[in-house]
Amino acid sequence: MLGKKKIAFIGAGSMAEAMISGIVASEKLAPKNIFVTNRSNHHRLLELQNKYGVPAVNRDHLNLNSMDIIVLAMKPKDVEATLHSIKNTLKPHQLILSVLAGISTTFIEKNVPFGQHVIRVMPNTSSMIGESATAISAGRHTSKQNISFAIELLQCIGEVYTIPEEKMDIFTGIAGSGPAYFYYLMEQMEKEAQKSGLSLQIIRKIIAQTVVGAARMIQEQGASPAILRENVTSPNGTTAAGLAALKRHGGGKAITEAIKQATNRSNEISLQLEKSEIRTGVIG
Ligand SMILES: NC(=O)C1=CN([C@@H]2O[C@H](COP(=O)(O)OP(=O)(O)OC[C@H]3O[C@@H](n4cnc5c(N)ncnc54)[C@H](OP(=O)(O)O)[C@@H]3O)[C@@H](O)[C@H]2O)C=CC1
Ligand SMILES: O=C(O)[C@@H]1CCC=N1
Repeated sequence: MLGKKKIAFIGAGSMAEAMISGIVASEKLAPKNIFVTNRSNHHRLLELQNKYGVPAVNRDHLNLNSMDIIVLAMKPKDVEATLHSIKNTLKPHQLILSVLAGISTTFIEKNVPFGQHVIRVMPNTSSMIGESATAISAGRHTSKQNISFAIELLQCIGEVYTIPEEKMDIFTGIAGSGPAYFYYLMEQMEKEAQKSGLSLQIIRKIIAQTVVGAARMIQEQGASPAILRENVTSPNGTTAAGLAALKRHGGGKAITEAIKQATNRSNEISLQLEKSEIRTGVIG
């Protein structure tokens, strides 16, 4: 179904690169049909072109008319200006995929011609290796065919979950931002382990394998994390000592707070944008 479809990424940052990398590696779409542009960083465009073989096009020279899918991959603060600059060139059949945290389909629909097909997407940077946990929520006018098309495309970068849009903030809090929590945890584990004199190279491999193994136990055994944790914890053993320290130092609370704050921030981004729209008269 993807066949000869053409995609343009507007925005060439870490998220665009992760998605491009995953899509190119999947071989479901030829690199020549994946276009990427940004605001001004030409060096970055050349870097992506050299690395993935995708045409990197200066913003003014990108022919949006010939695209089937347009992926919005800029920061939320830049979305309004971007939509303003493309809305007059959009064709009714074109599908807009937005990966922007906190930006609703309603907001996008209000800033493009009536009836435009829009899907809100929340991937994560593991898209780079085809291991993203990605959520999608379709806008009001999006056809079933375009939803299937988006799912097929996003399956190139990992697992895809269709969720109600009001759950996008929590999804962002656990899965969009999620990799960063694990990287932070791994950073702390590395720092402590280095004190032992083991080489960073071997420590990094050990920690990554430990995380992969734990995640795969959940995926493949279907067990709950609580049961799996209990299985590791021998009475009066090393894990019990470690977990007690984690609890004493607020480990659980720290994790729930991180998720709450990330989720709130996603919600706050949309509220801030709507307030600025009210000021500029786009809404209300
Ligand atoms: N990073 C992540 O893990 C995730 C990010 N996201 C979402 O992805 C989006 C991008 O994030 P990220 O890649 O980290 O951000 P970056 O800052 O790395 O990249 C932003 C890109 O947007 C470009 N840009 C800004 N304004 C315009 C414009 N008017 N026209 C064309 N290009 C423009 C920038 O170009 P230039 O450099 O030339 O200014 C840059 O290439 C965000 O909205 C974020 O919420 C979603 C899930 C995960
Ligand atoms: O930090 C951010 O806002 C983006 C969205 C999810 C992950 N990164």
